[in-house]
Amino acid sequence: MIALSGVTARKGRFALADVSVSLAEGEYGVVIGPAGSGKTTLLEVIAGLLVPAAGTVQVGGVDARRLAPEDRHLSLVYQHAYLFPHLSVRDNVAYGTADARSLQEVEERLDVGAYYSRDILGLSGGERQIVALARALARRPRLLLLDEPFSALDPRRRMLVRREVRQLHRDWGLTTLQVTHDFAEAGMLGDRAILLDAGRVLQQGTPAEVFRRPASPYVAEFLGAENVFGGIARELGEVSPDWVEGDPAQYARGHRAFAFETEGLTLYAVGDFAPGVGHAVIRAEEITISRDHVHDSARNRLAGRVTEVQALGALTRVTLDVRGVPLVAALTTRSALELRLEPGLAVVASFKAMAVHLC
Ligand SMILES: Nc1ncnc2c1ncn2[C@@H]1O[C@H](COP(=O)(O)OP(=O)(O)OP(=O)(O)O)[C@@H](O)[C@H]1O
Repeated sequence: MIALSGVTARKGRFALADVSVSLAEGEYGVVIGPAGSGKTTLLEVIAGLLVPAAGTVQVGGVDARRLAPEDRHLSLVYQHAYLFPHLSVRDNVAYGTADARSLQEVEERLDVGAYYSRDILGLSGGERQIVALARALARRPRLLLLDEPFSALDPRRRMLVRREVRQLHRDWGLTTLQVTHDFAEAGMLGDRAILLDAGRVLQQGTPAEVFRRPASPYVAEFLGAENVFGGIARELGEVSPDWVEGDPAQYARGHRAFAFETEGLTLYAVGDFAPGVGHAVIRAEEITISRDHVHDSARNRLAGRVTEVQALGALTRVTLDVRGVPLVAALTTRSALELRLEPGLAVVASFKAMAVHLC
């Protein structure tokens, strides 16, 4: 549905450089990246609002330059939710509507009728976002481009509206590309994730691939991986049966075992990695903590001492000192309380070789 190849676009200076991305019909794509990385620009190029300096943009198999605006069948919602100030809330939502049934369905799903008695200028930022979303959806576009559309909503509304938009996307067979700063949201919504940085695509794939198999230590850290270590990976060979942790079916053909040496520690990893100098990434939630050497199938077991315990609602973040190397684990607060974790306590951290990603 969307195919960009080698797209370079300028906004004063370069905002996109040699960007190639694609999104199939019916897919929900999410665009993530730091502030100023070119996310909005990417949507504007696809919408035809910004003509690229180089490269090609195809929408629905047709060169976007040949598509008249009325033939694009797309809706773009900006984060600032621009509304028509001279129209009522209802007339804003109904503007350009495909048909009465689509309008009614959107009104019901987003509960936007609740604002119809209000003055358009008196809406809050979150309410404006809902009205702008409703207007975009009621046109029943083939392509829906959303720039942080839920950013001003409170957490409960955000969850409800997100669910309804995802459902309409599926029921109506839309193709959607959404910018978000919320990684959990990206994982929940996206069939495909595109990570931009300084106008370039650093990685694209399913959200699970991008989050669990970051292409570089930079991507890992941007996506919030707590444990990123530099070192050297040595290949140990085929994964032998005594290495299998849990379900053998999770081992793909060609997976090999590695020993990764970092700051005097050896971490074991399994995957299709390249040996040599690189980085090991372990997400905090992959690490479990016990008071003793319990018997489990995890390949990596490291003795250390607790240095910090931070309760963050349902999860607790625990920092350990493992022979001078800091290691961060995320436990449920319930298990952290059961373990009576406190600074100075000697514990064992364990994690599977499958949880160690080398890049
Ligand atoms: N009108 C403009 N004139 C000059 N430079 C601009 C203009 N608009 C954006 N830029 C620059 O282009 C780059 C890409 O901007 P863009 O808005 O696409 O980033 P973004 O990833 O959407 O950022 P954010 O997450 O903050 O919304 C930024 O470096 C920005 O400073």
